[in-house]
Amino acid sequence: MDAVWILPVLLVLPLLLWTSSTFVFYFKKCFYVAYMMLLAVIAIPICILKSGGRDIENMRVIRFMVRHVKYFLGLRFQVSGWEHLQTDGPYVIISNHQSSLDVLGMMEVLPDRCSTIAKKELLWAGTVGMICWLGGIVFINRKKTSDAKNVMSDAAKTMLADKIRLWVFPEGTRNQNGGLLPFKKGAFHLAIQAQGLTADDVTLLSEQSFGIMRSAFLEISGQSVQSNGPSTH
Ligand SMILES: CCCCCCCCCCCCCC(=O)SCCNC(=O)CCNC(=O)[C@H](O)C(C)(C)COP(=O)(O)OP(=O)(O)OC[C@H]1O[C@@H](n2cnc3c(N)ncnc32)[C@H](O)[C@@H]1OP(=O)(O)O
Ligand SMILES: CCCCCCCC/C=C\CCCCCCCC(=O)OC[C@@H](O)COP(=O)(O)O
Repeated sequence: MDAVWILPVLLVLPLLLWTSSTFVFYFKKCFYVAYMMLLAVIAIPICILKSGGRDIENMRVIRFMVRHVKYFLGLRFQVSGWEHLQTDGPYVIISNHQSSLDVLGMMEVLPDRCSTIAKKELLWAGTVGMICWLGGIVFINRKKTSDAKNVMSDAAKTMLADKIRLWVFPEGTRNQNGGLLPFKKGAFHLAIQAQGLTADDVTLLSEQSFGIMRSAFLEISGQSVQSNGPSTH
């Protein structure tokens, strides 16, 4: 008798999924968060058993665990230029940042021995926070620039010493307003330290990278007019 309320739910849920794209959007959003949390629950003991704790090699486990999530959300990726990441040694990857779904794109192409820079608040995101820590993600306090710069300088040293690659979102935050936000400088300071350039090269490197990413962004956006939000209300 107690289970009688389940019947309307079972009937209404498919109806809403069928008729309302807004509902589909929020349903997928909740599913995404819950499923990533669950995947992290599975990944945590695997990483601990495999590496004994925080280790960049755990990113392989995370990458493997996350790669199928796109199918549940109806997403597909078209990858080009992947071969350029297949070089030895450390390097910095930069990408634009529109939503938390960018993690799926990241895991699609993430090279070995590559981790990322993330805001420290992510550490407290339950099991996802824990798996981020185990994967060697570098956490920065965006409200304290001097702390963030120190953490990134240490990360640059580790990059060189341990031949690690880092993925940075140089906009520093998610941006769904079209185009790119001005780049923060941290990624380029990392790159110059890893490549033996000087601080004088930061501005030029940043401007050139911005130009290249902006034109690629506009080209790709021209091909796809889909937004990240619900398509109709
Ligand atoms: C199984 C389940 C799996 C789940 C998987 C989950 C995966 C999760 C993935 C999670 C993904 C989560 C993704 C996320 O969480 S994205 C959010 C966090 N990420 C970032 O913020 C990264 C980008 N931010 C930066 O790089 C910023 O530059 C920082 C934060 C460092 C400072 O920002 P700030 O706001 O202060 O601005 P500014 O850049 O203008 O800098 C100001 C000045 O400082 C100088 N300066 C800067 N840096 C350095 C340096 N290193 N050495 C020496 N100097 C440095 C700089 O030249 C400038 O000086 P000047 O040139 O004007 O004279
Ligand atoms: C018990 C605690 C519950 C906390 C719930 C946390 C929910 C997060 C869990 C799963 C989400 C899926 C994993 C994706 C992680 C992507 C993180 C992300 O995209 O962070 C945003 C950050 O780049 C920029 O932040 P802001 O745009 O500046 O803000």
